Amino acid sequence: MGFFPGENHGFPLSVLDEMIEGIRLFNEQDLELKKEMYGRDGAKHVQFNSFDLHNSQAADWRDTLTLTLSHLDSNPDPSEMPAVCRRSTIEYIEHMKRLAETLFELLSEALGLRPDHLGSIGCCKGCSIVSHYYPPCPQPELTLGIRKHSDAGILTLLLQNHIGGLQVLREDQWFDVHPARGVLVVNIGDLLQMLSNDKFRSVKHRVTANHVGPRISVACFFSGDASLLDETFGPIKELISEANRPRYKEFLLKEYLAKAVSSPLDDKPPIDYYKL
Ligand SMILES: O=C(O)CCC(=O)C(=O)O
Ligand SMILES: [Fe+2]
Repeated sequence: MGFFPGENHGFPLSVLDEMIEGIRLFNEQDLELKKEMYGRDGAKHVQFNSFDLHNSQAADWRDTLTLTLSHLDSNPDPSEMPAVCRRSTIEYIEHMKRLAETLFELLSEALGLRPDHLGSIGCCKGCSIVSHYYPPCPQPELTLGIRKHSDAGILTLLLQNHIGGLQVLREDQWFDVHPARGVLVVNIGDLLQMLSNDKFRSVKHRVTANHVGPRISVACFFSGDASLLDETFGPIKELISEANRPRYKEFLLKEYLAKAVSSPLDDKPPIDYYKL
């Protein structure tokens, strides 16, 4: 997990502020308008729900609006997005695309690979914009905003408003990730952990419920696109040697993602099925 100061990379702070404001407006509008976006079978590109409410043991304290883009190069169809956050989301996605391309180059180099390596295997392709709205909670000690989990995809770029609550687990201790304006949190996901053969590690995190709110966050998940579903993934060959044996079995991306989508956050993470 790392931090990225937006301004140094030509990110107008207004893009981040407007993204958060759009999500606030969407969630605080009339219930009837929100209902139009309701869905939980993944069939729509835009879907509003309470995440894994129907397949988890306990409910988390939040609502979630998910926008799925099958390919980074194809712009979302604006007409499918809620009117109140349409313009801000389209602009936000443009910046996330560019940032992700740069980050994948840097991450490739950090692995000792050519800068275009992660891009060439499709890491920049496809993303989902998952926007959470955590209302104020009268009894935060009884629940969580989002339960302990690691992100299943390749990389997550996370924007949060000024209400804290995000925590990361390190050596069995929870640490607060304090929000700051213009800062994005970058999370390594389980898929990148497997691709890097454990050179990069995903991180367990959670969000506490708060008396104050709303807390708003926007997670941009990169996990490949539809063109990669039948591809075989596993530790990158160039990283494997006699001294550095593969730590994961190979798998089809579609099998992995199917497991990730169907398992509740508090269940066995799909990465565990592939450990050698
Ligand atoms: O709301 C947050 O800060 C974290 C959200 C998150 O962990 C997720 O969507 O996977
Ligand atoms: Fe997460």
